[in-house]
Amino acid sequence: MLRIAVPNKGSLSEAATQMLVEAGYRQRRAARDLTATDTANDVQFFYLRPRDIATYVASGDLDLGITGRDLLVDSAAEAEETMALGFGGSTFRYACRPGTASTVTDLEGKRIATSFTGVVRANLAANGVSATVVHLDGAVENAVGLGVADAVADVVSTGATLRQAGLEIFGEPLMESEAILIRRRGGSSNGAQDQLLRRLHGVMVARSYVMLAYDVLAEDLERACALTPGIESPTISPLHREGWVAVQSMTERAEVHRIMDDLYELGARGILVTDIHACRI
Ligand SMILES: Nc1ncnc2c1ncn2[C@@H]1O[C@H](COP(=O)(O)OP(=O)(O)OP(=O)(O)O)[C@@H](O)[C@H]1O
Ligand SMILES: O=P(O)(O)OC[C@H]1O[C@H](OP(=O)(O)OP(=O)(O)O)[C@H](O)[C@@H]1O
Ligand SMILES: [Mg+2]
Repeated sequence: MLRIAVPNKGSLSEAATQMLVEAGYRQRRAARDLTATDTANDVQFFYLRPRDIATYVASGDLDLGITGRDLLVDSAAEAEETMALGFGGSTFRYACRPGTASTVTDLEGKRIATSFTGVVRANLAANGVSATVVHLDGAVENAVGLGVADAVADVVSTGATLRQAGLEIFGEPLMESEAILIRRRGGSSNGAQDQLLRRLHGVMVARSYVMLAYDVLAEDLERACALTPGIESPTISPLHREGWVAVQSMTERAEVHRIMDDLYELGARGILVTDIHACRI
């Protein structure tokens, strides 16, 4: 049975579970359940703190896990990213009181509070900066106001928490993160793992593409297909109406309205967009 680690709480938890449901897996019924067994797919899910997931996967006790890229890097565990999952995006930034620092080199000799000591130490070392890293479990934005640190390094999503604490971002981002699928470093993949990867990939494609269908004059078909090349190739079917054809093509969701306008301009009619619920590409 394939054994998968899933975040039990925090920012990644709900979206990770939702993605697995969309990929056809049974998930836990209650937020307190520690495991869920999907016998139909021969997979068992273990709900763990996202920060611990890389450790379980690196030890080989679990085959795959969903966690944040920043948490994987911070853990320095013997696990590797196999696939970015397209949710839980964040950036990791330094922040301080306005005007007290503008680049990482201004941190020389200062105290930096963070929950991600691995990420911060590596960044300071890469920049040749010697500073004291103060480890805190969370709510690190309070550390400057309370006098425990001169600056913080933390996950930033909207930036609202930093603003509330009277802090300002400075310097380059330490890293960009999102939810990722991880496996043991150097571990070989097998059929069951590949199937789960294909399913998750199918969810991501289904989320970012729509199915576009329209009718167009046969003489305009080449120009229409140039606008809607699809992933493999558009499907063309004859229409009962002489001189017209119907086209079906997968199209990027973010582009679809612009493409519909262009198709209409070109003379296409009956332009329809439908959601894709699942796919294997
Ligand atoms: N707005 C956000 N705040 C915090 N973490 C976020 C946010 N958006 C995405 N993440 C990602 O979630 C992961 C942090 O997971 P964690 O379980 O610590 O979430 P959390 O929301 O901080 O929960 P907790 O309340 O337990 O601290 C990191 O990979 C981080 O990049
Ligand atoms: O940029 P924002 O949208 O404000 O989000 C970022 C904040 O959210 C997280 O805190 P969380 O709520 O997880 O609390 P924690 O610090 O105790 O983990 C993170 O550590 C930042 O503080
Ligand atoms: Mg947190």
